[in-house]
Amino acid sequence: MARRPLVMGNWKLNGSKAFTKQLVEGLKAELANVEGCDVAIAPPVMYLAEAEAALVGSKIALGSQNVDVNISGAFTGDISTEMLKDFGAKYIIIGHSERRTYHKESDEFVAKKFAALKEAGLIPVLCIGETEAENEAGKTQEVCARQIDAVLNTLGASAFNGAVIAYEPIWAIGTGKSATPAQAQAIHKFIRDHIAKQDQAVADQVILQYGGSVNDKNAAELFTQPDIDGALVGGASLKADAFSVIVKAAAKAKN
Ligand SMILES: O=C[C@H](O)COP(=O)(O)O
Repeated sequence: MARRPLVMGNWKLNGSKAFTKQLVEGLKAELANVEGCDVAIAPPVMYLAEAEAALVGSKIALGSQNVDVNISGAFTGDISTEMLKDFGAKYIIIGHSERRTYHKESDEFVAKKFAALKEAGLIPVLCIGETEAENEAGKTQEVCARQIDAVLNTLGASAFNGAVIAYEPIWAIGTGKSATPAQAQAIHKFIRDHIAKQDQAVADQVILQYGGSVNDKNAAELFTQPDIDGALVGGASLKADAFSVIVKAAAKAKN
């Protein structure tokens, strides 16, 4: 079935008020006439207001890099689904390897975030992926299956209706060493087949993004692969021209 590609920029811990305005203006100009690809940006939550204002009149969606499982209360430093909705955020990244590593987020905790997002009507962008050591030990499929199973076993396959999974091999993040299109396709197919074991229709529609050193040079070839439905882009999403090349490559390859 035809899936609409999604290219999302994860700005991580980068930016300022002025940078946000400037980058959004640049993206609006570059992407004004691009059809056939959904586009989202996830600035730091500090700058959601600037991004929301700058995005007025654009089809680029707003997102966030994280969310908490609680709606309100004594949870110092956390951000809720309702707060994100207040700023018009739609696509919410959860389970990024940087949060799993630096904030010790477990598969079970990430699954709770997934549930909170579904409950709130927001779109989870569930990041999964293996370390270099796990990759070398031949454990890539096992790790990806375990991270997906935390959601499948608690919420059921239907939770992936309208959801996004970003496969991000940790060894490829920020290293300039992207997975090859063939390597990424093989894991994407494994992920889709894994969900299909529970529900073929859900597996057919779930958006599977690749992330890890995607740039304006390697994006087009990655998007030729049938199970790569877009990209979660870090470093290259901080430049309007590079990010726009990636979006245009997805629109071209998938339409
Ligand atoms: O969320 C994005 C990924 O971590 C990829 O980052 P990168 O494109 O800088 O390698």
